[in-house]
Amino acid sequence: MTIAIEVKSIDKQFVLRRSRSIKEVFVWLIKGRKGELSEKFHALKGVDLEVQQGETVALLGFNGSGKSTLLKHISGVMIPDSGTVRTRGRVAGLIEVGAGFHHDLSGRDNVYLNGAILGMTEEQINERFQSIVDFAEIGQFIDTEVKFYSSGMYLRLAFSVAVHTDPEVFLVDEILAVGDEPFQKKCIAKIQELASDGKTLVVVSHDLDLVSRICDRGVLLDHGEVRFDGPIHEAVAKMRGQ
Ligand SMILES: Nc1ncnc2c1ncn2[C@@H]1O[C@H](COP(=O)(O)OP(=O)(O)OP(=O)(O)O)[C@@H](O)[C@H]1O
Repeated sequence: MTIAIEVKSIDKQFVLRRSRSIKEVFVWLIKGRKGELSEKFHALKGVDLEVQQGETVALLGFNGSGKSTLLKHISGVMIPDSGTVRTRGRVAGLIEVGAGFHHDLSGRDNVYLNGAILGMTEEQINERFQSIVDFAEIGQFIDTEVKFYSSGMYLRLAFSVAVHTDPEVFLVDEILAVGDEPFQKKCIAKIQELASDGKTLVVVSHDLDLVSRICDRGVLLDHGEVRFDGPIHEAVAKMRGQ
C-alpha cells in the first residue's frame, strides 16, 4: 500500500484579534510584557492522519471542530505551527468557492489561471477546455467576468477545472452545498467515479447520508483532536450520538 497523505502530530493556533484599549496595552507594557496581549485559539492539537492511496475518507465533526483547517493543511494552503504534512501525487482541492479565481478575469481566463495553479500545462488546458466548459454547463457565460457569476456558477467552473486536472488526491470541502440538485448529483457521480478509479478522496461534510455513500472511512474531530478514526458507519453513528 502506498501512503497518499501523511499528517504527523500537527498543531495549529490562530491569533484571535481583539482590539485592546490603550490602557490595557499600557498596563501590559509596564508589567514587562508579561502574558499574551492577543488571545490564541488552538484549532488543531497533535493531529495524526495517514491515508492510503485509493482510500475515501470523510472528516466529520461539529462546527468549529477543525475539519476545514485540517483539509487546508492537507492541500498546502496552511502551514502547521509544528508537525508535518506530506502528500503524494497531484492534489486538487475544492476548499473555498472561488479560491484561485480572479474576479476581474473572464471564466475562460480563469480556467487557464486555475488550471495552471493546479499544475496543468497550457496544452493540456487547450485539450480539455471544451470538456471543462461542457461539464460546468456555463455556456455563453464563459466569456463573462467571474465577478458577475452566482456562487453556484463559481462552484461549477471550479469543480470542473479541478476534476479535469486528473488529480491523484482530491479534497472537497462543504462547498458542494451551493450547487443546485442536478449539479450536486453530477458532482457526486464524478466524485464516485474518481473513487472507483482508485483516487484518494478526503471530503468534509455535514451531510452524513452523502458521506456514508461515498466514503469508507470516517475521521471524527472534536475541538481540534481526532476522537475516532474507523469505518464510516461507525463514525456516522458516533456523530448521530448512537
Ligand atoms: N484564519 C483563522 N483565524 C482565526 N480562527 C480561525 C481561522 N480559521 C479557523 N479558525 C477557527 O478555528 C476553528 C476551526 O475552524 P474550522 O473552519 O476548521 O472548523 P470546521 O470543523 O470546518 O467547522 P464548520 O463545520 O463550521 O465548517 C474555529 O473555531 C474557527 O473560528
